[in-house]
Amino acid sequence: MTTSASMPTTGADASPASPGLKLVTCVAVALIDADNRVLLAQRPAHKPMGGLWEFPGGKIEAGELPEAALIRELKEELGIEVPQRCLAPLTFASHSYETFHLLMPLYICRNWNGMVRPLEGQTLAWVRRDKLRDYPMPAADVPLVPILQDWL
Ligand SMILES: Nc1nc2c([nH]c(=O)n2[C@@H]2O[C@H](COP(=O)(O)OP(=O)(O)OP(=O)(O)O)[C@@H](O)[C@H]2O)c(=O)[nH]1
Repeated sequence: MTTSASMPTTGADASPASPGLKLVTCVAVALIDADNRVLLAQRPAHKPMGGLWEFPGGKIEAGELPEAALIRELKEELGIEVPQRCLAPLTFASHSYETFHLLMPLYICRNWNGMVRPLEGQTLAWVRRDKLRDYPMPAADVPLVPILQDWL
C-alpha cells in the first residue's frame, strides 16, 4: 500500500471489537502563525486528560456543520474570527478512548481576524515544528503530529 503524508491514522484500539462505544465528533485546527509556529492549548487540570496539550476546537453540536462548530469554538475559546475559506482540511483522528470513540477532523489555518487570547483561562503555546514532540498530547493526537510536521 502506498502511504502519503496526509493519510488518516486510526488509533490502535479502534476496531469493531469495541461495539457500543459512544461516538464523539469533535473538530480541531492547527493555527499557524507568520513564524510557522502552531498553537497548542493545555487542557485544564480538572478535566479528563488534564494537563495535556491539544489543538483548539471542541465538540460538534447536533445539527451543526464541522466548519461552523470550529468557527464557533475559536470565537469562544480564543476570541478570533475565522473565515470558513481559511480552513483547509489536513487529516483526521479516529481513536478509541476507554469510554468513547473520538472522530476528529483536523484543519489547518494561517489567516484569521483578531488577536489570539486565552478566553477560557487555558494556557496557550506557540510551538515550532521541531518542538511539537515536547508537548504531551492526548493519544488521539499523537499520529497527527508527524503529518502536521511533514506539512509545515
Ligand atoms: N479540542 C480538542 N479536543 C481533543 C483533541 N484531542 C482529543 O483527544 N480531544 C478530545 O476531544 C474532546 C473535545 O471535546 P471538548 O473540548 O468540547 O470537551 P472537553 O472535555 O474539553 O469539555 P466539555 O465536555 O466540557 O465540553 C475531549 O474529550 C478531548 O479530550 C484535540 O487536539 N483538540
